[in-house]
Amino acid sequence: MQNGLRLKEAYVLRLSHRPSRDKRVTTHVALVARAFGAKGVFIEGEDTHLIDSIKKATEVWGGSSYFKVETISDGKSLVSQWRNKGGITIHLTMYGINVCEKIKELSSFEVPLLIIVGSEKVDSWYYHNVDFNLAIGNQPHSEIAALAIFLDRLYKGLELHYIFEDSKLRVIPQEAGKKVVKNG
Ligand SMILES: C[S@@+](CC[C@H](N)C(=O)[O-])C[C@H]1O[C@@H](n2cnc3c(N)ncnc32)[C@H](O)[C@@H]1O
Repeated sequence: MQNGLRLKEAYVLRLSHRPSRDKRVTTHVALVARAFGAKGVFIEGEDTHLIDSIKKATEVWGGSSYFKVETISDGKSLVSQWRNKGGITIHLTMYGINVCEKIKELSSFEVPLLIIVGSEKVDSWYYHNVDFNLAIGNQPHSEIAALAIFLDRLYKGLELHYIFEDSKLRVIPQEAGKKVVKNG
């Protein structure tokens, strides 16, 4: 992987995307997934505009060669297939077990992880058919925050040093102001 960092293979499943209401939040779920080291995002629902805008971001800022973005019609089938193939499924929910208690066990898995976040009320099926129901604290907050903290715990902060080598633009960090250069 980029700049020698090899992160554990993780994908995100965003449940029940409603184009009329969730466009911004689902976009942020996808951007967080990409920026914090996940390999792709599956979005349950239809929204070609959303897919195009996420793909545009990966073309400019990197990841288009490997970051997968696709819509799916049924999250439950994806979860079942994932588990049948030996992958691990993790549902982020305020009702689950605190992430701190499980992160060591999760870090030991060598198989692809599927991290599931909801939007509206999550169907009870998920609570009984995933490998882990994990809480980022037991207070209600946001799928964006939950995903960011989970990925940061999983990758122990290494994802913040990740360089997207196929990006068109690159930020040169500044104490003040903004500097962006073209790559290549
Ligand atoms: C705005 S919440 C709505 C949750 C909904 N009320 C329910 O009962 O399923 C949307 C998503 O954020 C995530 N989330 C919110 N708070 C969380 C927490 N404390 N820990 C883990 N995930 C959380 C979950 O994935 C949840 O499905």
